[in-house]
Amino acid sequence: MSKITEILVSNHIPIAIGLLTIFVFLLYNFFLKSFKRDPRLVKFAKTLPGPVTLPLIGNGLDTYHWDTVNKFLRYSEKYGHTYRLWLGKHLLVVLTKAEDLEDVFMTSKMLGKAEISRPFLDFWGNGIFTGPLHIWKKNRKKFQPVFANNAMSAYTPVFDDKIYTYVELLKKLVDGEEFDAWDYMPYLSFDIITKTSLDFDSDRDEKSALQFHECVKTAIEICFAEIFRPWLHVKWIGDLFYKKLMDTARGNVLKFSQKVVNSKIHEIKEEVIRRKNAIISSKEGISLKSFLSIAYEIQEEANDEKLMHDEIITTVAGGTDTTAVMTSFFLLAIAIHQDIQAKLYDEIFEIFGDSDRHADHDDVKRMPYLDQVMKESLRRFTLTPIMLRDVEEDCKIGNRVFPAGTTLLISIAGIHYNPENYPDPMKFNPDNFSPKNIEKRHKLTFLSFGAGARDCIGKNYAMLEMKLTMIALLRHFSFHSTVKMEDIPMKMGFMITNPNGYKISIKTRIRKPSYL
Ligand code: HEM
Repeated sequence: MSKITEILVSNHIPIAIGLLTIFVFLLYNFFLKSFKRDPRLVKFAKTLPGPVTLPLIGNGLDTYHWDTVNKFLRYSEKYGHTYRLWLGKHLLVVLTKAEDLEDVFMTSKMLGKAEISRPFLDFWGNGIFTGPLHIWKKNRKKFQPVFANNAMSAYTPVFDDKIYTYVELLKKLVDGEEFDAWDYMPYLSFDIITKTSLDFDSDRDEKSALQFHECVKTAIEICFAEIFRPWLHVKWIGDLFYKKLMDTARGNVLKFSQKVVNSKIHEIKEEVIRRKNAIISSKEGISLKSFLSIAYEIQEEANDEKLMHDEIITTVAGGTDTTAVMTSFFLLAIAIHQDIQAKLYDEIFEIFGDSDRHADHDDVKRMPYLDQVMKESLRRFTLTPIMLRDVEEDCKIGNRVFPAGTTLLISIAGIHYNPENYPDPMKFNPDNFSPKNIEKRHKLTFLSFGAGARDCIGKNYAMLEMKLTMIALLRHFSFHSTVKMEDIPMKMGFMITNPNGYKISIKTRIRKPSYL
C-alpha cells in the first residue's frame, strides 16, 4: 500500500490534500519559471491579433495535434496575414504576406534557425540544415559548388542510370491494377542521393532505404511534437517521451553513414588531394566523391568526426523523402489530369520524337511546360509548409518593428494556398506558372525551396532529378488513376504526405503526340 493511500485510509484526508496542494503549487511554479515570457515580447504580442491564449501553455491546445498546419491556414483567414501565437514562453508570429517576407530574406539578422526548433539538432546535429550560424556560414559555402547548376552534368549519368533501372521495374506493372507510386519512389531517390553524394551503390537495398526513411520520418514527427506541444519544451519531459526513440533513429542513420565512410576512407583521402589540385568551381572539379571529401575536410578542420556524419545525414535525409514525395504527387496529379499529361508528352515528343536517346540537362532546359507542371506540383502539394526563424536583433518587417527573440513562422502553405496569389488555389493548374502569370505575382509567392541565403541548397539538383525522372517515365508509360483531386488528403507536418498513398496504374506509352 502506498504512503498516500495509507494516509487516506487512516483518515488523514486534510494532510493528503495539503500535500497534493503543495505538489500542484510547486509544479505550477516550475512551469511558471520555465515558461516565463519576456515582457518586451508580451508588449509586442498585444499589438497583434491572434487566438485566445491560456496561462503557461499559450496556444498549445491549438497546435498539439497533426492538423496544426491546416489550423494555421484557417487562422490566416480569421486574423489576417500577420498574427501571433504563444507556445509556452515562445512568441510565434505567423507571416503569410509575400511583401513582408522581403524584409526577412534580405537581411542577415534572421538567418538563424529558431531556438524552438532545437529538437531538430538531436537528429540532424550541426549539419547545414540545423547547425549554429557560425558553422553553417563556413560549411554552406564549402558545399555550394557541389550543388551549383554547372555541377549538375557530373550527376546526370547517375540520374539516368538509376531512373532507367526503375523504368525496367515498372514495365512489369503495365496494364496491371493500380499500385502505390510510393512503393518505388523513395528507393529511387535513395539510390540516387547515395550514389551522387557518397558514391555509394545502395542498388535497391530496400532495407537501408526503408530504415533511413523510417528514421527521418520518426525524427520529423518527434520534432513536430516537441515544438508544437509546449509542455514538451521542458527538456526532461520531452526526453521522457521521445529520447529513446530519437536516439534509436539517429543511431541507425549514423551506422549507415559510418558504414559508407569506413568502406571509402582511402578514396576519400585521395579525392581531398585531387580536389585541392582541381578548379573546384568548374564542372571538371566535381565528381561523385566531392561531397564526401568536403565532409571529410570539414571533420579534419574541426577535429570533430560527428560533424562529418551530421553533414552526410543532412544531405541523404534532405535528398530522399523530399524528391520521393514530390515525384509521387506529380505522378498522381498527371494521372488524374490527362489533358496536362498529353501536353507534357507533346513537349517531350517535340524534342525526342520516337528516338530512344536519353535526356540530358540541356534537353530539360528546352522544356518550359515541364517546368510549369513541376512548379505547380511543388505549389499545390507544398512539401515543407512552414519554416521557423528567430529575430536576432530588433527588425522592421512590413510596418512593424519585431523585437529580438520573436520566432517567425513563415507559412509557405499560407502563401501557396492564398487565392489572392493563386486563384482557385486547390485546383491543379500549371498555367499558374506561365511567364505571364509569374510576372503578375510577387517573386516570394513561390517558396517551395525557401528563399534568401538559407534557401534549399539542393534545389537545382532536386529539379533536375525530378524532371529527368518524369521525362523517362512519360516516354515509356502513360499514367492513369481513379483517384479524384479533391479526395487527396494532405497530412501537414513539417513535410506533407498523402496518408492514402499515390494510387496509379500504367500503360505502355504510344509514342505519338496528341495532335496526330
Ligand atoms: C522537392 C525537393 C525539395 C524541396 C521542396 C526542398 C525544400 C527545402 C526548403 C523549403 C528548405 C528551407 C528550409 C528552412 O529554411 O527551414 C530546404 C533546405 C535545405 N534542403 Fe531542400 N528541398 C528539396 C530537396 C532537397 C535535396 C534533393 C537536397 C539535397 C541534395 C536538399 C537539401 C537541403 C539542405 C541541406 C537544406 C538546408 C540549407 C541551409 O539551411 O542552408 N533539399 N529545402
